Amino acid sequence: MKAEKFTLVRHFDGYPKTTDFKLESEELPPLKDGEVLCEAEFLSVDPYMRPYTMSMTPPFTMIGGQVAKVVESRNAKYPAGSYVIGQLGWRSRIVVLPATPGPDKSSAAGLEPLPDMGGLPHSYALGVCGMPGVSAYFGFLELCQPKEGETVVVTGAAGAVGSLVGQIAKIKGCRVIGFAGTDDKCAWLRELGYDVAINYKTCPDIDAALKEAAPKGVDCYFDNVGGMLSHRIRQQMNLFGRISVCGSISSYNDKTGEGAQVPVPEMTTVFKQLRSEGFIVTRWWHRKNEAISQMAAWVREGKIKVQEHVTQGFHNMPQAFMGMLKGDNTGKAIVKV
Ligand SMILES: NC(=O)C1=CN([C@@H]2O[C@H](COP(=O)(O)OP(=O)(O)OC[C@H]3O[C@@H](n4cnc5c(N)ncnc54)[C@H](OP(=O)(O)O)[C@@H]3O)[C@@H](O)[C@H]2O)C=CC1
Ligand SMILES: CCCCCCC/C=C/C=O
Repeated sequence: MKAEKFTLVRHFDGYPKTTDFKLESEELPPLKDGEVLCEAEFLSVDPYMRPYTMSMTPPFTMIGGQVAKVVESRNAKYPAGSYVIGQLGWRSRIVVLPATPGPDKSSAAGLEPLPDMGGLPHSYALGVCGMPGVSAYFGFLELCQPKEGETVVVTGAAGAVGSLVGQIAKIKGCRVIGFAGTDDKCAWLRELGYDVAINYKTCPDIDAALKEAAPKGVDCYFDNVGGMLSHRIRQQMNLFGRISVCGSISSYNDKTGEGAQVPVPEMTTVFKQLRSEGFIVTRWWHRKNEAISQMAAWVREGKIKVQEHVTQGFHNMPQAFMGMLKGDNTGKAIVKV
């Protein structure tokens, strides 16, 4: 049986380019006892792939999660026809022994059956009921500890994680302000219930716009982007404000590695007595089902709306990834095989 995979042939230098990737074909071995043959149905493209791959040595199969169908099985727990989720890399097919390391680093995490999402689409296991949903749920609720009536700011607000954080904040009774990169994304945020949505690329005076949107100051900030925008938001935080640092996508493709020249945050943090904490979602992985079942319930109840940006075709993985980093996606960026 033949499979295709994308190899990262060199480290990214600035924005990823198509020439950084090589599409390769491989012959899969016959199944041994306990093994399963998985065929990708949906693959995820995520910002973390950009910084994470810098600590790996090319060439290697590109890392990433996917929802796959078990098409052949010698493992009773994963029968043929069932669906699984796992970090299987940018591969169309793979033979794995579930719950053990795969053939290389891109397939290191064990397979799991698709979580029970109560009939929601399979692809949601890569978004609202997957890694981004778990990040939004715990990253916001645990680190920001939002209270009813408080003001919450979210950057990267129309993306996979940000669009969920803002909706969770509304469920918790907060005033929510989102920053996103296009007017269409801002219009969608208002549909989701965001009180104010600001296009950070075209807004002539972000300080004034935020002051107007948050007249009582900002209590919680969910930071997806870092850099100058985050500096501006920190200036308007209230005493004892809480910042959940989820990511800093504004610096991921920065060629110099020095990032934007942002004023030091310490004095603001000291005088406003802010609590700023970074996280990696895997810290809550043992509790992921708690987040997944709550997110699924909110989706089914219509309290959380979901949008997916679907790129068709396995061969378009690099384009989907590069497009996501440039802001093509509203909601979760995925690839349908
Ligand atoms: N700590 C953790 O465990 C996790 C962290 N993350 C982080 O969360 C953030 C969001 O991830 P995710 O929701 O999956 O991705 P998104 O779906 O939000 O996609 C990325 C978005 O980033 C925005 N963006 C790109 N460049 C810039 C820039 N220079 N400044 C501001 N925004 C930019 C674009 O939207 P726009 O048009 O608005 O610019 C783009 O659509 C990332 O920083 C990611 O690394 C994600 C999951 C887990
Ligand atoms: C089970 C998948 C683990 C992926 C962890 C991603 C963490 C992201 C960090 C920054 O983007």
